[in-house]
Amino acid sequence: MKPVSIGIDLGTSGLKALALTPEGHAVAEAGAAYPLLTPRPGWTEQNPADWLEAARKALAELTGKLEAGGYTPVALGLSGQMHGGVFLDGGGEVVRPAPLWNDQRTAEACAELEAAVPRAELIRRTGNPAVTGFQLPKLLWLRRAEPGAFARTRRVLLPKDYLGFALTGRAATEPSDASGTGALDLARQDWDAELLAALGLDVGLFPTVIPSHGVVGGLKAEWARATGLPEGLPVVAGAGDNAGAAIGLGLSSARPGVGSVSLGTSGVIFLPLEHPTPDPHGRVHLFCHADGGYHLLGVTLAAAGSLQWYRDRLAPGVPFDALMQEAAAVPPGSEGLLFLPYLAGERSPHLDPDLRGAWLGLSLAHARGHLTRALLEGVAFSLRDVLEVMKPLAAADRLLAIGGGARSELWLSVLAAVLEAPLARTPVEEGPARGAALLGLVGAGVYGSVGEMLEATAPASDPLPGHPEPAYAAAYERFKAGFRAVAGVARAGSIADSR
Ligand SMILES: Nc1ncnc2c1ncn2[C@@H]1O[C@H](COP(=O)(O)OP(=O)(O)O)[C@@H](O)[C@H]1O
Ligand SMILES: O=C(CO)[C@@H](O)[C@H](O)COP(=O)(O)O
Repeated sequence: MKPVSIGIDLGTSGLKALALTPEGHAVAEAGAAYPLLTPRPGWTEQNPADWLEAARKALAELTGKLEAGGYTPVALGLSGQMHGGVFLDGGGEVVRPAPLWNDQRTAEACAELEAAVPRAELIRRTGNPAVTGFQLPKLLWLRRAEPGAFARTRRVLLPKDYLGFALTGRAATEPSDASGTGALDLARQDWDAELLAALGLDVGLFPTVIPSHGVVGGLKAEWARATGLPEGLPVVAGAGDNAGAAIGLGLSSARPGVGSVSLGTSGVIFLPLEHPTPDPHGRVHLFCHADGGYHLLGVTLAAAGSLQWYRDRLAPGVPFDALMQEAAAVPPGSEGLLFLPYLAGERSPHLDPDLRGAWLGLSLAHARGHLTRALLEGVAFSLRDVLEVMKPLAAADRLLAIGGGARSELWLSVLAAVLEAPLARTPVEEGPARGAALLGLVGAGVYGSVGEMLEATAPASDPLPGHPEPAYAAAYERFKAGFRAVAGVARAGSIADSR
């Protein structure tokens, strides 16, 4: 028998299923997409039934490939988009579409939350202030805005945990995703019943918290029939997508200092921590890692997303590599041109949905290469803002560079010089599904602990040469001044009103 573990990433645009050998080599993958619903400005939702249908399709396709290759699944691990709210009635039926991590409807609910529990206390208990995307404010919103739906709600689950419930009939979560609800006592890694009581919420609404490598239950017969997977296959709790990706990269809270920086649609810095150390101002997130420890997470919302927008709207059809070549011909600092990447407002460190993007300092001397280079630099400066807040809280001795933007040598060299941190490249590209499958291997007993599994499967990484660039020091100061100017206009209402 050739054993494999299946990992699922229930993402925002689609679901991916991946099979890994015990050594961590990917042997097959399959996926299926689903729509994003935007019923009102600022609202983002999905129908949980669409996730189940995508899981059925992807798992059936994957099983076919595994059978053809002579592989036998020994576990299925879960991972996915964090923070969403799936509201279930007493019969386990979905009460309404699930608001997602990037939904902004909960500003009033966040104010209600911080009125009941002061921000500093909230950060001390849960690691974070009230954040609009988190699950707890969604529940408060439901109680106020849709009291009928709230009255029918007996349980609230995170997206990947809802899939686990559907697959096994058992409701459970694990610390890495549960800490993104805003309701978890971080030190105890269990629900904060006192906090919930202060909000008038019953802790029984939330599922049991088990370790990330813990088994939720066995695959139900109906799913075995629909996918070809064995009935009773252990379904392992897994991790939120960021912790899942970090497990896939071998990032361990027992080895703080090695983190990651991602140039994906959003830009993310992940730093593992042994002990929970929150930013006292809540500007970056503190969550549980999937190995029993903790991690900091800073998110700049439009990183490679800014480049994608720019290419699609202003340079349609031009390959990314061609844009990078033009940008490489422009000197560092883009001859005075500055880009602020707040196209979608900003999460870390500003927590301001009303911020907007800008090129500042345009002159007749600037051409497309300047616009592109300034964009790459602006995203790097925004990640530097995030790292500055994280540095006093966690070591950042080496950052593994991942995400689509890391395909560009130019962007990597800009990032290394701006962050003034050693970057390294890794061949691993599978993301959260890899971490989910690896946690599955621990749940199935192939490895004795998450630590042992990380030792055995951590990918190799190559240090990238870092070239200090003096021009960026002055440009970073101008970037910060540019932020203050744009924030001033946003506060005056003229930007926010244009939504
Ligand atoms: N050759 C390239 N050079 C620079 N950026 C690139 C290149 N190829 C892709 N990208 C960027 O990577 C983005 C996709 O990154 P990815 O990590 O796949 O995103 P996601 O967050 O959707 O997983 C694209 O939108 C684009 O901005
Ligand atoms: O909000 C966060 C983390 O805090 C995001 O990382 C979501 O979890 C993103 O999901 P995908 O876009 O990767 O599906």
